[in-house]
Amino acid sequence: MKITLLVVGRTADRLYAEGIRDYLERAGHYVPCEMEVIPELKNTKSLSREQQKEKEGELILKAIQPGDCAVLLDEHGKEFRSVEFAAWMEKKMHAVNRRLVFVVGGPYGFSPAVYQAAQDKISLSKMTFSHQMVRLVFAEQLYRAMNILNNGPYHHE
Ligand SMILES: C[S@@+](CC[C@H](N)C(=O)[O-])C[C@H]1O[C@@H](n2cnc3c(N)ncnc32)[C@H](O)[C@@H]1O
Repeated sequence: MKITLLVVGRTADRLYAEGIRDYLERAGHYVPCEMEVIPELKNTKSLSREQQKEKEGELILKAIQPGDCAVLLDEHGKEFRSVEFAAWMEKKMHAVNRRLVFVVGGPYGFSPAVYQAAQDKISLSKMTFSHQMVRLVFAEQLYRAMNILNNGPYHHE
């Protein structure tokens, strides 16, 4: 199984980008990890928020392949403590053969079609993060989960 973090638009902040790369590389010692970037839409000023979500949604759905398990990162999703997320990951790693795809929405979130296509929704907090920052928070939690499952020293209860 492979883990994909699917995001809309490149990571604009160099410090975030470095952090994301670092945590995905560290998590990659335990399970193959990659970040897939859907190119940012052009001329978004001429689109309503709903239209932008629709268009981004079409690109997200195109990037999800048959056999993938798509999990949305969404502030209204299931909440976990880090050890619970690690246990959830362990189950997924046994159940999913192809890619476990964690999807971050665009600046205005997901279209209804993306919600319909997803298997699950996970929240990282009740608070809302920017679509840029959530990538870094998730990458750290993914590494933490992998470290917990492998009895590493990173996490302390
Ligand atoms: C700025 S938020 C979108 C906010 C809001 N849903 C909206 O309708 O405008 C952009 C994306 O970041 C991710 N995100 C933000 N906060 C999150 C959280 N607490 N947990 C998980 N994902 C989050 C989600 O993928 C969301 O679609």
